[in-house]
Amino acid sequence: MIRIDAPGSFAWGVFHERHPKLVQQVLDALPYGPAERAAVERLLADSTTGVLEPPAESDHDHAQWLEWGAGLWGRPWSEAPFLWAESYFYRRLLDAIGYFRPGAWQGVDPFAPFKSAELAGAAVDEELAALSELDGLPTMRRADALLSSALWGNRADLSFQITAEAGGPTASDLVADERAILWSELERTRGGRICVVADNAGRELLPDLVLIDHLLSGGLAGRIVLYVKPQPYFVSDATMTDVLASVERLRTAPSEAAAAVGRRLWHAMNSGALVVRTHPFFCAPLPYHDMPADLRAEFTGAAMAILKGDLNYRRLVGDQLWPPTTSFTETAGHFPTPVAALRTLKSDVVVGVAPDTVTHLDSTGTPWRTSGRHAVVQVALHR
Ligand SMILES: O=P(O)(O)OC[C@H]1O[C@](O)(CO)[C@@H](O)[C@@H]1O
Repeated sequence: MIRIDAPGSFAWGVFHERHPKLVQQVLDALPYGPAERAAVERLLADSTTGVLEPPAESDHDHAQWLEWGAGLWGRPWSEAPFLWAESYFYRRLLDAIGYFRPGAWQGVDPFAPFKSAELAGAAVDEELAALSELDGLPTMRRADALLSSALWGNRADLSFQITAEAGGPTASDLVADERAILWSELERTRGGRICVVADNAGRELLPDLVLIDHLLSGGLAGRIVLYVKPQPYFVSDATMTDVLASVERLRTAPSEAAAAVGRRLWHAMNSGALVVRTHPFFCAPLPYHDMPADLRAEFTGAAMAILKGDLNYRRLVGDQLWPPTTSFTETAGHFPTPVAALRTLKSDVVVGVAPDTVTHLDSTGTPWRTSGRHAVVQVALHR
């Protein structure tokens, strides 16, 4: 299990280098008062040098967190597993800015200013305009371009423009490429239910929604269930508010191709072909292996679950320093449905990479597991 207590490690850097900057950005983005500001500063200090304390007894999720953190309360943050500690950090951050408390700040997403700025940016207009170029491509080529957009949207600096031209960033950036398996399985189960577990809002969620539209319009999916976070999480993770903002961004885009996608998604939600759902487990500090029975039952019977992003990947295969050649099918085999991961590599965890690819990546001397430059499309089928 990866922990945060090894100075110089990626996980240590998240708490000691990334979080201080993040906290400053959060405090600069909205005019919080002295109480909120002090609570945020306290959290930053606690999470690097303090001990773990559970949420207040009066908090709605006190009992839940007592259970999730059994054995950790009273111990230093540094001893907590990385995945657990990051999740709890975001829970405490919401607490600090008054997200849960009755009052003026209740329900105000501290990350909304970042998400809105990204969605409003001119870069998004350009990306959406590039969508129309994809309309002229042969079906399979278009499908691959949309899949690549959703994949590289997780890197959030590349999207339709690149995929329209070249079919995605260079092939060597994709360190495991099971796109063909994914498409053939979706073809085999044509018309089934596909679950998409979203990651980030903005420039990742937009291409996710375009891919969803493609799956529905082409009949590969009869129904799509899009899972989002129940509350703000890991800065840019998508919530229902973000889904609505993205659908609206598409619907009102100057590009007719994008606006048509927006209108179709709206109607798909009207008809129930596209359902957005959430569950407290999506903000839980646990791997999918430990998902509760009701969520497991929801996934069961789906033709495919598509999990987006780095955090979902860590939760799927387990937040461990696996040898990268470990089988993806085996580590993800516990998931109740066939599962596909579309993920750019932003943390140490990776499996399912061919030995010669690992040798090559290691020989580059670059932090290939964490730089966000590389990606995987991996599929575990239950056969
Ligand atoms: O948005 P994504 O792709 O899930 O990435 C989240 C990742 O960012 C980090 O919080 C910090 O880089 C990782 O620990 C985490 O896995």
